[in-house]
Amino acid sequence: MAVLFHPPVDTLRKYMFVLPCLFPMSSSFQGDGFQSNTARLPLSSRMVLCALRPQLLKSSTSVGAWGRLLQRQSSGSVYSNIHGFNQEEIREKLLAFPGGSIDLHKHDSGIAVLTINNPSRMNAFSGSMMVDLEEQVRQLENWMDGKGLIVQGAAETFCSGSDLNAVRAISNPQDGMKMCMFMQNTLTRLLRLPLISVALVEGRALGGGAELTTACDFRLMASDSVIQFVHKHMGLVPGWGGAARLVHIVGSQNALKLLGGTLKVDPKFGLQIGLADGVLEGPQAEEGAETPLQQAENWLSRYIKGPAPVIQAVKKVVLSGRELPLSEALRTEKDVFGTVWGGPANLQALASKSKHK
Ligand SMILES: CCCC(=O)SCCNC(=O)CCNC(=O)[C@H](O)C(C)(C)COP(=O)(O)OP(=O)(O)OC[C@H]1O[C@@H](n2cnc3c(N)ncnc32)[C@H](O)[C@@H]1OP(=O)(O)O
Repeated sequence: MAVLFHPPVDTLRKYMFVLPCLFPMSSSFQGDGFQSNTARLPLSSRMVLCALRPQLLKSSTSVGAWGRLLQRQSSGSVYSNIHGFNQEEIREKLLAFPGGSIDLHKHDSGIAVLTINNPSRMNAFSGSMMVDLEEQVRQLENWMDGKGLIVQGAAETFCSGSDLNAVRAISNPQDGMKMCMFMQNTLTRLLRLPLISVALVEGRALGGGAELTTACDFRLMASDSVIQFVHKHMGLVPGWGGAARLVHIVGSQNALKLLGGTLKVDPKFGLQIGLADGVLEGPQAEEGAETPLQQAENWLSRYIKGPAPVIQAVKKVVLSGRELPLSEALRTEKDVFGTVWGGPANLQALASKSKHK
């Protein structure tokens, strides 16, 4: 029988002090907790830690209390203080460029809707919106009942990238690197959420907005929408992790074409190269026609039927397969399997002798 491991708060506190000894290069805690403790681990291991978030506390000790503890504490971020990243410092800087908001609504259905909301600037990311996004991702990391996420833009357009006014003000190399690390951390955590995520692209997704779409598991495009990596026109390349993710999604040949040619990706082209996973029905004047958001919810709902722990486990095993070398992915899959094996949904399914017709 599995022994349940629930470390008391005091034990966690004690380990907070022990962990830096295990990973001596890491020193202080920052941001959302303990990321610096895990920063010395190989990227792949940190990713595992992220994938195996809270429910793993409730599973067999055979995987090891230390591992479990680290898993609990990871944020899935890429950068910490050992990379010269100081989250508080860049947060302060970004907050000097206010405007817009990132709104989060969690629904009882287990689907949350995250809205990029700055319509007067085509939903460009102000500095404070970057900070907002990090906070909303943190909320989602702690949403135990969540299963799916839709990321959309307000007022029928997705996002026109970073706010050019803010960009101009922080155009020096140091600030640019800090903003880049901040957004890479946040978007990596967004992609690593144990939720199945969809970018609902209406209107335009440009620059950083195009990068944001790649931080979701899927992309649904409205019939007149366009995704365009316009960075080259700005004398830039993606810096929010969008190039690395794009290569995973469409392959390096297509990624080179999209970035090198700043190609406009419409729904047809998007489907052809695998950037789009579906196209929404066009604007319908008919009464009762589904809105794009309803269409996206319906599209997503077929993949998130079932209890949250099982759907979250699905995302975790796919995430580990996507990000880890095979042996590590297999070990992670075993651990995630352990969280659902003999669980309520599994027992109920066994009792009902279901047939899969
Ligand atoms: C690592 C991150 C890299 C990046 O994201 S760099 C930024 C890349 N994005 C861009 O360069 C987009 C620049 N904007 C545009 O090309 C056009 O505004 C866009 C989005 C095609 C829309 O064109 P139109 O429909 O003609 O509308 P418009 O130009 O009149 O825009 C309406 C208002 O929105 C503003 N806006 C749009 N994108 C913005 C941005 N990224 N930063 C700051 N402001 C932005 C635009 O200036 C205009 O404002 P206003 O009405 O003139 O006060």
